[in-house]
Amino acid sequence: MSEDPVLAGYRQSIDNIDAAMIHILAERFRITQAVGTYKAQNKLPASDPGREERQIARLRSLAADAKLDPEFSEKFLRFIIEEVIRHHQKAADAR
Ligand SMILES: C=C(O[C@@H]1C=C(C(=O)O)C=C[C@H]1O)C(=O)O
Repeated sequence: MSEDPVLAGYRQSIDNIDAAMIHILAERFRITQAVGTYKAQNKLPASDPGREERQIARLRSLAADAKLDPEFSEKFLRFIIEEVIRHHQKAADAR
């Protein structure tokens, strides 16, 4: 059975957006990797809660302006930051 062309058009767009998100995330992790190496070399703490809270406040405000759920946006950012801190901790432990 051939796919519904309207649904297929929407899905094409979703596929493009998903690909862009993967590239953006890859770029973010590429730079946070460099931050983790720098912190490990300079014996800086893996996490910076003050910086995180400022980022979350900024993201929540951007989300509200963009009509995206701020709660969801905060959860999403915290999920990513948690993974970054795990990487930073690993880089510090490897020294
Ligand atoms: C990237 C950093 O390290 C950690 C990860 C953060 C992030 O992923 O945005 C923010 C703060 C830190 O807890 C940093 O200190 O800037």
